[in-house]
Amino acid sequence: MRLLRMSNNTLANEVLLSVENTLRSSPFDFQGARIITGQDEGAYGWITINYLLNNFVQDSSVLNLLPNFRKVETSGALDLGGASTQITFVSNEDIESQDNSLHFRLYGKNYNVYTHSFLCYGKDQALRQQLVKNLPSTENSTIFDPCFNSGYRRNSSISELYSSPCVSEYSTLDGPINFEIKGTGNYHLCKANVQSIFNRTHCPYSQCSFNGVFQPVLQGKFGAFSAFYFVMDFLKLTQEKATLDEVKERIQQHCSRPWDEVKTEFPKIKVKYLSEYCFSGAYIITLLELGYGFNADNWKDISFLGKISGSDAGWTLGYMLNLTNMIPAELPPSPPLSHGVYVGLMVFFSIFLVFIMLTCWLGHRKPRCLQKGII
Ligand SMILES: Nc1ncnc2c1ncn2[C@@H]1O[C@H](COP(=O)(O)OP(=O)(O)OP(=O)(O)O)[C@@H](O)[C@H]1O
Repeated sequence: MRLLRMSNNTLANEVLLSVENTLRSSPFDFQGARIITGQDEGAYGWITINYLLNNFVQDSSVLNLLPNFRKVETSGALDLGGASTQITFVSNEDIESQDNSLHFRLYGKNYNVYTHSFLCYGKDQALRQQLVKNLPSTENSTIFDPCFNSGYRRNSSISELYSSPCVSEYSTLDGPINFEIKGTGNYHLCKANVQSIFNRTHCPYSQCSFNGVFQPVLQGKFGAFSAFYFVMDFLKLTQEKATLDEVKERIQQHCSRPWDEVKTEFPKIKVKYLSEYCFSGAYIITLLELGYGFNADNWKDISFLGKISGSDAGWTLGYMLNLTNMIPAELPPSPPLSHGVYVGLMVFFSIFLVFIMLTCWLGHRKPRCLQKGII
């Protein structure tokens, strides 16, 4: 919707109107429809996963009683959509750019959060950018693309390719109107093509991710969801903790498989998704490594998450939690003792009381022989 608004604002408003009309006639308490910002998308995704992972709830009475109790840290959020991608995490460093800085007070604790949303770096728009940046200069109607499995073919047109605002600046009238993309299935060449959409030459801050965007040093664990999960799940890389090299090896193997073989093995997966797993795998590695700065050492800090406790990881739950004030800024007043400690103390004092009474009774009781007058 953010892209549509850029290319055709009237159409974007018509979509919103249609959504409004439909939801107004539903039994829900409809409060309006709007296009959220990329920053909101990052923030709500971060709230969702930390809420579902129980990272916000810190029972202060338990914390006081157990000196070695590990303080719950939040997890960073990595979201990959079709049009945009977001990175959000708590940072102890100075956030040099205001646009990337968020402050939350949740359950009585302050969080300084870094977030950035890269529009045009969702996996569909990144594929489009990659194609445009690597178009051959010749007027050939066949384009060989290493990011598709060998034997794969797809028809496209210049008007379709340049229809997105992410690439319209490169639009050219040269070249064929219609063309065919033919896969050559080469992971290393694909990765080189993908790298061309990341600009790391300028940085107006002390440190950047890419395209001149500020990013502090990566901090803590990360949960990666949406398309990060869909793609890694297909490649069977979500359950086991594979090293970065093993992950690259798995994607390389997939890219080198002939398309016929892939299609026969996975007849039920949508052709659009299936045909793009080689590109998507190479893109995810490049985004995480070259873009955000993950490496062989901190790769283990990333978990690929589909559902957490039965709920989808994504921005929508976080949005709802915020709108309905389900996460209060302050901790609800807690009793001085936790329930467990209270019950424990009650049992202890009851036993102690019985013990005292028993001791008194035994101490004041006359021996039986004395009672009967026998010495
Ligand atoms: N099973 C799957 N395998 C591969 N890709 C998938 C699968 N299911 C969905 N996708 C793709 O993953 C991407 C992310 O989907 P999602 O619905 O999270 O994002 P979106 O709403 O399109 O993103 P954005 O926030 O950028 O608009 C989309 O490009 C979607 O087509």
